[in-house]
Amino acid sequence: MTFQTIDGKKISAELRAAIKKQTDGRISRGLSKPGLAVILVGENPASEVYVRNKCNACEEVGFYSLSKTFPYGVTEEELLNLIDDLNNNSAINGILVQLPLPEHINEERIIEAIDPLKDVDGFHPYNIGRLALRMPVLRSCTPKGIMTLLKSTGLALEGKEAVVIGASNIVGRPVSLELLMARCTVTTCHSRTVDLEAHVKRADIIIAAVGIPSFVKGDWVKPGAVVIDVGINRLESGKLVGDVDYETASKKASWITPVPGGVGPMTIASLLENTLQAAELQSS
Ligand SMILES: Nc1nc(=O)c2c([nH]1)NC[C@@H]1CN(c3ccc(C(=O)N[C@@H](CCC(=O)O)C(=O)O)cc3)C=[N+]21
Ligand SMILES: [Mg+2]
Repeated sequence: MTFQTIDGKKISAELRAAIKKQTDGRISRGLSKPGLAVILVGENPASEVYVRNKCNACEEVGFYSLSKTFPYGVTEEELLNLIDDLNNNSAINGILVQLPLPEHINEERIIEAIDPLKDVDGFHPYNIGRLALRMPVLRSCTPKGIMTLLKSTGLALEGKEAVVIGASNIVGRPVSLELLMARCTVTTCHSRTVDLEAHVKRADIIIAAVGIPSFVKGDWVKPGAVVIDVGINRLESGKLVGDVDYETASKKASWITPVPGGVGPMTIASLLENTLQAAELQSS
């Protein structure tokens, strides 16, 4: 079986070029640059890299961005005060609080404090609720990027068996809602799922979001299935690998995303799309 790679790097570059054009158009109509604020807590080298990548991506498409870093010991009140300022700052259209936050911070309370129309991560209960009701406003970035990748294959999604491995608030649940909205038959698997392998084996579309290197084996992949690998696992060797055993799974799949260069770059492209959308929502 020959497979095709879903090239997230290329598709995200095309998206970013389109976003830059739309941004230039906004500016020539006398509207402001879309603005993104990124909030980072603590010193985590990986998070610092992500935040820098997000701000660089903003610059590339002509957005305004600012990042604010707090020490690990920041209080909830300090974070809530900044969010309140940003909610009321008309130069800022999108607010992203890098997750995870330290143990002593209540993540839900922080996310709920963000103005839902500035919630460019799409994590606020308002935006998740809208998605559940098939009336999305700002859609979670990784799930939205996955849907863009699936659309790029040209395959019809209606009626397909989609199996999502992982039920997190940031990927598993919202991607399940996206697939349901696209009229797939969706199964969401998690740590208590009985006979996970049997579920995965009947999937036309597999979404792996578990955070365990090479968790999904090639012999779980139905011939011709589409495989989307959300995992970003750094091995001790420094090598970045997904949640899917690429070597064996690519022998069975019709389409498969690589790691790196698959879902990761799409998450950032979706963030830019959402920031532009938020700017449009706020200026209408
Ligand atoms: N509020 C919040 N929103 C997020 O969207 C969010 C977050 N918190 N916390 C951390 C995770 C992680 N994340 C990634 C984004 C892009 C790549 C990415 O571009 N990855 C490249 C490789 C990067 C590398 O080499 O390390 C790729 O897969 O090709 C990875 C990871 C967003 N996150
Ligand atoms: Mg906590």
